[in-house]
Amino acid sequence: MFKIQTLNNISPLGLERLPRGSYEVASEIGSPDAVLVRSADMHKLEIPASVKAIGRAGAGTNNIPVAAMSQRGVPVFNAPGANANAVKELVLAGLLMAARNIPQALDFVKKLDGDDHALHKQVEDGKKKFVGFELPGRTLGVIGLGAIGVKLANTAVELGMEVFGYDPAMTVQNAWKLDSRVKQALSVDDLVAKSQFISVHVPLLEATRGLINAERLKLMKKQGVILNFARAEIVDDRAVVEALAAGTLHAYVCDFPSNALKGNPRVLATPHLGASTGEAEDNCAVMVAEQIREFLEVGNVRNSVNFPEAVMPLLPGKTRLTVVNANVPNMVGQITTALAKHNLNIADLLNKSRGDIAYTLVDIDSAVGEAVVAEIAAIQGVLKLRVIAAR
Ligand SMILES: NC(=O)c1ccc[n+]([C@@H]2O[C@H](COP(=O)([O-])OP(=O)(O)OC[C@H]3O[C@@H](n4cnc5c(N)ncnc54)[C@H](O)[C@@H]3O)[C@@H](O)[C@H]2O)c1
Ligand SMILES: O=C(O)[C@H](O)COP(=O)(O)O
Repeated sequence: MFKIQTLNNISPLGLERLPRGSYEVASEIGSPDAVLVRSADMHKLEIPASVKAIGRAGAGTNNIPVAAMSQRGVPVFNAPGANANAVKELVLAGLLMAARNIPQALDFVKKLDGDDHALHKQVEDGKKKFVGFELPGRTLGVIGLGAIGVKLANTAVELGMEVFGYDPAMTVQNAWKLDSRVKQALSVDDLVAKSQFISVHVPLLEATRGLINAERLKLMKKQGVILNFARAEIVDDRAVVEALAAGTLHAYVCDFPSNALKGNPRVLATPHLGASTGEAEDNCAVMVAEQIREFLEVGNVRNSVNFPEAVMPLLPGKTRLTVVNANVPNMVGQITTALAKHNLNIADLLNKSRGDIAYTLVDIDSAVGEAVVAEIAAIQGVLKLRVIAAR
């Protein structure tokens, strides 16, 4: 029986992928094998030694101590692209709200008073305060052309916008999906200088913290709009508030309210709603639950943010060893030598690496005794070892 601890509400559709006969799932559970999480901050949590994997039912993993988990030989999985459409739609809503002054207009309507005749008069007199602008011909700069950025850039092109994109590490798959009408910016500064709307879709990393700051805001076209549905720390709130006060920025649309932004009439903030649709919650939970299940039951790794992709079919009757080790020379040699010493025949072997981590799957024709397991576990550089019994 595998034990799964949930740190946030995870869609039942995803939890159903962990069959009750072999999985116990609860928010409070002793010695969990894996943790399922959304945005709960795990940095200050004590993560039990029993944890073999962490599944993020979403995209961003900045709430998870990924580097520390790598050192412990624990993969962190996420659900790439599973909530991208939900975020794209909310960004488009933000773009339109800013262009047409919709929140201010709705607020005006709420305050209307009098009989219908008086209301109509106030409407016709007042509407001139909310004159907006249309999107065709306007420029949008998308920083980060990943799952969300590509979808947004393509839709904006369809809406008639001139779209610039910047991403120094775009994947080939995303490059294939990007509309050829999206123009390449040469740098963040180049993109900022060209764009009236700027939308950030990068992960929170040291390199992206404060990506939109006072200096960059000065490069922007006058009356621009910043959209931030990535992470609060990527945009400097205080610099934004100053640019709004100076009238150089028209609006800041974001998913991350803060005290600095609160009450500012030019800030449109939603409460971290980017991925909050039934569809996205289901997609993320299903994807990550399936990945965790496959890792726990077979040792395969799909969509990990710190482990290499490692997928090898496990044939009936074979015992599988999964070994996480430092990515240094002679690890596979030492593992196979130990197996040979115990007269164990290797049926199949896969060794993959990513950065400092290497991951080896070894399928053996027979059962594996405790002595050889202890011998492999004692090899310097082995971080984690599991035996998956033959079925
Ligand atoms: N508001 C929400 O609810 C919500 C929902 C989903 C994702 N997010 C956030 O959005 C981020 C992006 O999500 P995604 O699914 O598109 O991720 P993704 O991994 O598919 O795409 C991120 C892209 O950013 C690029 N990138 C990294 N550093 C960069 C830099 N310095 N400059 C330019 N590009 C850079 C990467 O190469 C990658 O292509 C997530 O990491 C998460 O923080 C927020
Ligand atoms: O990175 C993400 O996927 C989003 O920020 C969504 O977070 P949530 O799962 O807490 O809604």
